[in-house]
Amino acid sequence: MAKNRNTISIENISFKDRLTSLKNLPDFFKLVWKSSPSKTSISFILRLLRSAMPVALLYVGKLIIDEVVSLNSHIGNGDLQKLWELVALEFALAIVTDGLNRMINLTDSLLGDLFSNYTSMRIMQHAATLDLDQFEDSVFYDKLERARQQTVGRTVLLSQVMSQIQDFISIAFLLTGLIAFNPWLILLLLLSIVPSFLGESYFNSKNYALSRSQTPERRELDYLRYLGASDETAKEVKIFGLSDFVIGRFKMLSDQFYADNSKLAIRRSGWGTFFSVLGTLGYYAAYGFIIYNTVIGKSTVGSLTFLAGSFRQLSSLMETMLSRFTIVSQGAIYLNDFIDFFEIKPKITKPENAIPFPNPIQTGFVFENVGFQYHNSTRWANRNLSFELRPGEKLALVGENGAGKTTLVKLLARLYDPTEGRILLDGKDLKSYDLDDLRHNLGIIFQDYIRYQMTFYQNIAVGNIKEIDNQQLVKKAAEESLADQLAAKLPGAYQQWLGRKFNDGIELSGGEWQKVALARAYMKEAQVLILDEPTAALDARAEYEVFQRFAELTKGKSAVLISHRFSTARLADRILVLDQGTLLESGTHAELLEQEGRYAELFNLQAKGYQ
Ligand SMILES: Nc1ncnc2c1ncn2[C@@H]1O[C@H](COP(=O)(O)OP(=O)(O)OP(=O)(O)O)[C@@H](O)[C@H]1O
Repeated sequence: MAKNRNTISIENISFKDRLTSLKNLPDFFKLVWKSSPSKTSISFILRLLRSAMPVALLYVGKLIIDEVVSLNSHIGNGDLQKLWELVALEFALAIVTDGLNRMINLTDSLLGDLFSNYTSMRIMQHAATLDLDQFEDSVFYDKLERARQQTVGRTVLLSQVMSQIQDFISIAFLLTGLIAFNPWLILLLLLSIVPSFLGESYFNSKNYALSRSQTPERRELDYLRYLGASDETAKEVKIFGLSDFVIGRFKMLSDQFYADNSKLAIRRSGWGTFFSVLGTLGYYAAYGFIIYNTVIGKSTVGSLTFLAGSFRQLSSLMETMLSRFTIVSQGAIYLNDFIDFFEIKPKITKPENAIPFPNPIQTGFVFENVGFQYHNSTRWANRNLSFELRPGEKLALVGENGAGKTTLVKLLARLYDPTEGRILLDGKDLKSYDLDDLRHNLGIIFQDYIRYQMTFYQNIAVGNIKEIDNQQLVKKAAEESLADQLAAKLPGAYQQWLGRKFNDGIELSGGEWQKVALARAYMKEAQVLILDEPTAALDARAEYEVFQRFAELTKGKSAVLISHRFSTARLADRILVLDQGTLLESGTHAELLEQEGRYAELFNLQAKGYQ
């Protein structure tokens, strides 16, 4: 797993940490730019123009007032024509400012949507390259969850950073004016905003620490929400009367959340009020100073309005900028999670100079003393496994729950690599073959296959997505798995939406779903077919028919069948009996019965149930 950028202590995020986190912004801007180069440029230009507006408006205002005063005075050297021109200019500036504001909002919101879509796609693309065991790691999941949150939350960061740049330029303009008139005012300005900045900064870091430490609980809350109110869980929740249990746990967690968050929010609000009073004090001190200077004739009335206006705007802009800095830097710290996620690299990858998958397979697969341990477990799911799967051979895996049958299949598909030992294909390590090619040549249907909330047609076509438009192939696959008969009964036939989530979909029975899933395995010209509990939900007749066809369809192909039904397992050329991850017995049905070992025991147990 990638080195974690989050070396920052969660409890305490210092000012330095905040500054350091700003180094994430270039990466962030690269993503923004890639989301839409044209809109990013437009947004930047608009903000540049907008940043000159405050000082321009204030300065024209000053000229207007000075002109009015001079027209009213006894000396009377004012120019009425010039005055109206100035008013017209101020009016034009006000209109342009308003227009720029609207255009900026529009560009930001469009750019935000594009950014959110782009980053969501990037997350899915990257997640697709990662290993299965990375998905099974809760630390990884938290990271993925936080990265997902970034896709929406970061659009806010985008406009915040842009506004920051805009305000920075505005401040530069206003400061130039202020310094030209009276540099001392700068000192008062700083005094009025620093306390409020420090307060903001402190509470933002507390907020971040709190929200970060709550990630696992937040995931649990989401899960409980799903458990408590979803079509998939409603059945069991009702039967077991779980709703009070689920709601109770939800309430306990959410109350804890609320208590922690509200405590912080109240403290923050109290201190915020205090600092804002300090800021107002600073402003009135400066205001008094400017008024005094005007009264004693050191500056004009126009300058009074310009300076007071500049001071007020500067102090409010700086305050906004500084408090926004804490939001921006906090956003930049959150970006760590986002960038971390993209730095996670898969371990199971296509090797350089990968060998193409053999067609046809020559000598088959060989497991050489293979052992596998899930990364989050100390138990061996498979150990000391040595056997062959020859070309064209049908192998059945039997064994009690947890014996390691599914794990063995996952190793064959390189969803995991063995912890010890190796798997060979035609005498070469499986790791040296092209990964996509390997998976394309295996037709696997897992026990926990997905019930895609899509059309009947798409549910089958996903078995070989490159052939999604090949209607004949989909039809053929459906016929082979007996799903075709089901399509004939559906109102929308192949275009019938399945599942209840969308478009008035129809829910299928467990066995019907299984036939649809089975058709996926027939979508590819796979050289090895692997079915993990393929008929568990089928009725006796359907099971018989499915296997009649399976035998015909896999003639000459290798196949691995995992089944708890011995009627299925006995059809195989060879049966491997697994026990606690190891190979206990191996042979044909007849041989194993003769051995009177575990297979014979389990077979007789099942047979007795039918007598
Ligand atoms: N993702 C996982 N992470 C950790 N341990 C796992 C994981 N999947 C399976 N195991 C463990 O590995 C062992 C073998 O599991 P496996 O699914 O291969 O058994 P199986 O023989 O297919 O069982 P069943 O007949 O119930 O489907 C079990 O002890 C199981 O608890």
